[in-house]
Amino acid sequence: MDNSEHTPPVIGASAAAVGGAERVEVPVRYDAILLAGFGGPEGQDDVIPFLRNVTRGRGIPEERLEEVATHYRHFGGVSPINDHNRQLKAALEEELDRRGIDLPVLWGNRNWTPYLGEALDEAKERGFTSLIAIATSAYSSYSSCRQYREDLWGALDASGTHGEITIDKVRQFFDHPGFVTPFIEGVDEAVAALEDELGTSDIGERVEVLFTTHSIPTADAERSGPRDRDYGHGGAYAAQHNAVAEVVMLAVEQRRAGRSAERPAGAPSTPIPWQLVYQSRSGAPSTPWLEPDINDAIAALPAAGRNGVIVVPLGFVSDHMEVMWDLDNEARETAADNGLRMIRVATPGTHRAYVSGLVDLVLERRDGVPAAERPAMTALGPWSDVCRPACCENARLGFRPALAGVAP
Ligand SMILES: CC1=C(CCC(=O)O)c2cc3nc(cc4[nH]c(cc5[nH]c(cc1n2)c(C)c5CCC(=O)O)c(CCC(=O)O)c4C)C(CCC(=O)O)=C3C
Ligand SMILES: [Fe+2]
Repeated sequence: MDNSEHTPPVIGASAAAVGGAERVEVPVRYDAILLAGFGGPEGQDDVIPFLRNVTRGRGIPEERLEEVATHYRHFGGVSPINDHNRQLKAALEEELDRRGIDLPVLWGNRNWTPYLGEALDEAKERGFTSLIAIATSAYSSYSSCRQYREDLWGALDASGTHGEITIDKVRQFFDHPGFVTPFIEGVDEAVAALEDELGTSDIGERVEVLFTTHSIPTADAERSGPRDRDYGHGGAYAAQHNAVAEVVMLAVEQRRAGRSAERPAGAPSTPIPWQLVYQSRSGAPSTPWLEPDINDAIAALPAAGRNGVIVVPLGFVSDHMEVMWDLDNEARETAADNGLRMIRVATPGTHRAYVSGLVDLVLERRDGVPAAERPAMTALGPWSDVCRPACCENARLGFRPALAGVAP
């Protein structure tokens, strides 16, 4: 269905307030928060139907599906992701309660039950008409932003609640302090541990930090973010990750300098080198995806004189299957094969700063906080509240209607 000619200027609860701008700086009344997750199988019988849901129309080869199915089968057919979202929902409810904010949290997934549509059924039953969505994904790209917006639109369509229920979505939060702080703490702890283990404060020569995120087709990466801005190779997706990684390393170097100032030997001389790498590539081998692959990057480290690696899952909000399998299993094996000590940093999960930051993101929309007062740790942010036409469009599928966007 092509809604481009029929949609109001902004599709969502704040439609009337915006009139074509990318930011919503007026208060909006919300009845509830909608936590929009990815979803995952909860038993062996769920695995194949789940994988079909995820890859429908995506051109993922059958062999790749069979391979990924074995990852889930290894863990009894259960992804940890639904439990993560149950825990995140509970943590959000606790934080809202602590702050005296009366906003119920509904939860629905893109790819497995409870589906987004079930959350909308609940909204309908409880008489909620104005929702603010939090998608469990921090960056801009088709898979990490627009697909959530499209599926929310689709869920409204399917439940016949278009016009009855409106949904806004909090901005992409890659550079929100709530999301970034857990990574700073995690990398700092890993650096301190390696300082102890490797017996030197000058580990800049011996250790490398690999920030890792989900690879995506380069054609999708080029289309990530607003289409009229040039973010260079990898589009807004890569630019956002690089900007956050830089901020994390700056904070970590500061803490490192603070630690070594307490030692008689003085400050360390070499900053710890880092790079952005990619993982979990699928798709046909002939389709280009973002590189380098984390395993290739790890294998190249010994030749650069490294004997330790810190792996930072910067692209992920919880320790789900991509983290458990592709990092804790595969990347760890690659590191061991190459004689490298590896530390894998934690994802935000239900870190206090993260949970509290998500509530702040909801409140900045509810209260219409001016953009200038919104926290952002990189020059790219604070990201927009509503996306412009064709933002993060899928390279193969082209236009599909989505929520929380400005109509053409
Ligand atoms: C950018 C990105 C994120 C981060 C943003 C976000 O978090 O949303 C992410 C998250 C996740 N991806 C997940 C699982 C899968 N992703 C797949 C496939 C794909 N992911 C892609 C990208 C991303 N994926 C892409 C471009 C594909 C190719 C197919 C397509 O174009 O859509 C496949 C199919 C098999 C395969 O090809 O690997 C599976 C099973 C799970 C759940 C894990 C669990 O169960 O614990 C999570 C959180
Ligand atoms: Fe994925």
